[in-house]
Amino acid sequence: MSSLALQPQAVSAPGKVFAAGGYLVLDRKYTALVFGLDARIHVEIEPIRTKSGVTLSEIIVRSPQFRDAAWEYGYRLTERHGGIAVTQLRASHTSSLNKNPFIETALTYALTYISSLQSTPIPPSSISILADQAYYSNPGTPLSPSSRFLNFDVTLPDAHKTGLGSSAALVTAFTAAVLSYYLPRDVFDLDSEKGKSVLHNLSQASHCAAQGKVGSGFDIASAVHGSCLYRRFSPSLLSSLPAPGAASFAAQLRALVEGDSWDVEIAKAKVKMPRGLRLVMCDVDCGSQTPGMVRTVLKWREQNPELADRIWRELQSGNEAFASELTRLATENSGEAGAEKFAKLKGIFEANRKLIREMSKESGVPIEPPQQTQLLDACSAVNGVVGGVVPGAGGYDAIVLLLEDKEEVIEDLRKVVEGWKVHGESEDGVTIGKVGILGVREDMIGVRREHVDIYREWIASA
Ligand SMILES: Nc1ncnc2c1ncn2[C@@H]1O[C@H](COP(=O)(O)OP(=O)(O)OP(=O)(O)O)[C@@H](O)[C@H]1O
Ligand SMILES: C[C@@](O)(CCOP(=O)(O)O)CC(=O)O
Repeated sequence: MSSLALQPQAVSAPGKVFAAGGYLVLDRKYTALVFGLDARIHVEIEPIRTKSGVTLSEIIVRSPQFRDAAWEYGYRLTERHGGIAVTQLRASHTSSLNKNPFIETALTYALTYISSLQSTPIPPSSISILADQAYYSNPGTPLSPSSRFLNFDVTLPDAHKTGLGSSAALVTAFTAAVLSYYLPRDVFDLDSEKGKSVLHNLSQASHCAAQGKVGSGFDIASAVHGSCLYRRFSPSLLSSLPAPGAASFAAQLRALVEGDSWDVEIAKAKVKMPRGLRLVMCDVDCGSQTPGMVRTVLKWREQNPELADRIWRELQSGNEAFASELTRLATENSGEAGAEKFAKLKGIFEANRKLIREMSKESGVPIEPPQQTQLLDACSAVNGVVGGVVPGAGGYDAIVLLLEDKEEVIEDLRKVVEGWKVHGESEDGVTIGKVGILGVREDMIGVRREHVDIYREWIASA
């Protein structure tokens, strides 16, 4: 591989909102409905710039919108087909290591996969990460009036995430950029179905490894494919993979990534947004979050199989009804207009929320806690709002709404959410604070190539 032949590449991947099927999707019997969002994470990769006479054999990764966000890695081929070992380098003897497990793991997996395909040495490179504002609620400032990306001027641990799946969008865009840069197009083509499948499998493997757990993987699926109906892969698929550096990691990773053992189902055609509707997400400031919600719900389900199975079954059919009503509205010309047109959808939202509240009450987990019920009811009563739910695992920190895509509807909604106060004392003592509308909406497109020029000001100033 000659570094002369390597051309800068850039890729972006979307964030997500998990609109239906939280908890259910952990079991392959059930599915989830996930929307990709127009908030994207971009990754640009180019040959490393060296001061004349100095040859660096490192891969440098920077996230220039944040303070102290640069990671330098050395890398080498290991023995016994253990793949590429990546070692973070210290900027100086005295500086402490500022780890980013998502970047380090994605780099290890991507370079290992590349090394399993070609035996030539991997040249150094420089990688930049740029994220849209909506991923963080910190206010940012533009570098120039035309800047798309903002300077957040905080460290990453101090950034306040809005829960749009930043790590999944990052791992997906990062993996895609690294593969596109080092592999010729006839070996890895992001625009082909085969390329997307390799990217999905490799990103799932490294994201799970970086998180230290195997979730359902809906966030990587939507980062690659955009909005979709999702059935998870069997978690056992990942359990026989050796650790990076262990004998035969490279060969087994390649076999896993390219193999046909993936039983994931991703149906893009089953999720549509009817013309005239859009999603709106609200971020809820909240003093307390409940850790271990997933573990508690699953334990309760195990101990109460009959009741849980009934709720799971009913919610699954409610979620299927939601997807098919969206598709019907998007594809049929029903002749109905206004509120009447969306009456069925409104009913589906109400029925599904009732089941989610039952799941909450029975398991003792605040999936749709009373504070969120009040907020969702108030938002759903706004003229033009079809309905809403707590996304993903639920809790106090966000809601997602489906509404008519009209400025006056958003304005009326803004009046309700701004200055929102929960009425009465809450039993659980959790007070929700400010509610804000996030600047995002659904987007059907998954991972895509980008023009490298859009990052110039950020890369030059890094
Ligand atoms: N712009 C960025 N640059 C570099 N690393 C980032 C960036 N954004 C996120 N990360 C990495 O991803 C981690 C956050 O991932 P995490 O899975 O905790 O949250 P999330 O994916 O945004 O949220 P959720 O899963 O709740 O939707 C950060 O700690 C950091 O390691
Ligand atoms: C509860 C669960 O089904 C959804 C979690 O979604 P989120 O992280 O809250 O967006 C877990 C999973 O699917 O991995």
